[in-house]
Amino acid sequence: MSRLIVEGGTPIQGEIWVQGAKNSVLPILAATLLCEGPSVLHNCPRLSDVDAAVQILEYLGCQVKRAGDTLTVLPDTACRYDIPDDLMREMRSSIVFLGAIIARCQKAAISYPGGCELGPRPIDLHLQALRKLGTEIVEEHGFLDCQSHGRLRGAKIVLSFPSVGATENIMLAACTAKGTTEIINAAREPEIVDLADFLTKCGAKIKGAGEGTIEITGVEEIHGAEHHVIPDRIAAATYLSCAAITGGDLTLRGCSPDQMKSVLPLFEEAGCRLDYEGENIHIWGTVPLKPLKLVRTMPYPGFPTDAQAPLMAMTTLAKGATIFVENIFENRYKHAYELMRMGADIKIEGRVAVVEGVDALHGAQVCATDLRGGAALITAALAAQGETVITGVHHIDRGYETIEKILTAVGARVKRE
Ligand SMILES: CC(=O)N[C@H]1[C@@H](OP(=O)(O)OP(=O)(O)OC[C@H]2O[C@@H](n3ccc(=O)[nH]c3=O)[C@H](O)[C@@H]2O)O[C@H](CO)[C@@H](O)[C@@H]1O
Ligand SMILES: C=C(OP(=O)(O)O)C(=O)O
Repeated sequence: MSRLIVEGGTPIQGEIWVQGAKNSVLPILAATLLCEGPSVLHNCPRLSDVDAAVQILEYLGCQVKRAGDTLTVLPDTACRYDIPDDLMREMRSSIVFLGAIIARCQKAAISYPGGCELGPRPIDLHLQALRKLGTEIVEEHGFLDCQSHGRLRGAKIVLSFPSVGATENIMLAACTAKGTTEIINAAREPEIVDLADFLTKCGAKIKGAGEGTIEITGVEEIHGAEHHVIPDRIAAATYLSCAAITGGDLTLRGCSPDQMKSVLPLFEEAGCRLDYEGENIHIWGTVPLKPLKLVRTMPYPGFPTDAQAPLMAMTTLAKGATIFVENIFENRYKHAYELMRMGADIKIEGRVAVVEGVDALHGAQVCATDLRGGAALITAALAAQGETVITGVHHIDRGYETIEKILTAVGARVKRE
């Protein structure tokens, strides 16, 4: 089991190329399963979640080749329709293979997905939608036995919550269904738009991605395509938090400021100076930071829950109190208890956390209990006095490409043991 050793107190200085978005590449890899012919995906980050998606594709009979950040997927015509339990448990996104497998094989046999433990993460919206599209699903002892008896049929699906994963699963299932599917109250995240862009290049007919209603007109088959995955807005927000808390001077290259409109103003509110030029963001941190009035996580275009933890770490050293309200997941403050070991002053009451800035954090032994919580510990450790030892690094490796190398290249003192 590896651990990260962080020696705090050095401002982040230099430039970072932002990796491709984990939450885009995973559903796009699932989409390649639907394609007749190869797909070539650029800007694929090296992450354990991407490795898990590749393993699922290979298990299902596809050939996958990596060259640098490019993955080429060649689907197999034979139709394996199950995913072993250990691969399903590797990550949450394994569930988006369900829509693609049913569309391709007209049946599927899988178990429940894994992923970060952030409170209950049911898949009821996914299953209700797939049933509406004509799938019979028997749920027994954590396993799902699915049959569609022929091509799926388009339907009108009203989501009670704009679930990202459910929207993706419906899009994947509906592309080759008979007739038209309408998703009402669809998720509007940039990753949904990226998936729609890829599928459209493959010949799918999708209107409205990025809006509350998505319309998909089923086609008989789709072909492969070449696609460049969008930049990871959460990794970008994390590196901005690292620069802000250390009073650094950082340029992020290859990012999409347009997709970060709910996040970037918070760094300005904290007293940082930001400059944008095309796909670059430059941040100058000024310590001590100012507190933020209120950070409320919401579905896109609201503030993303995935950026809550790194921004919370940033506010632990602000001059005053910041209030966080976590509206997406019931239990997404585990990192706060680890930050407290480093001297942070945080009070939690249900969905609300109040962070009272302290003058200094100190190094400690802490454990990453989930992906973004781990990123928060690194953020705090970079500004803490002394050495922080972070365990649970496998969570961080799910979503951040060689984080210790990236941070070392901009002056941080981080090593992996
Ligand atoms: C791989 C991926 O893209 N993960 C992202 C995706 O997760 P994921 O797709 O799992 O998130 P959802 O948008 O589905 O979940 C949001 C909320 O809806 C609830 N819900 C969801 C589905 C369902 O069938 N029933 C139900 O009740 C969840 O428990 C949660 O409270 O969006 C989340 C919200 O932006 C992000 O934090 C995750 O990083
Ligand atoms: C929660 C996350 O991922 P997942 O949905 O895969 O657990 C995340 O990316 O922060």
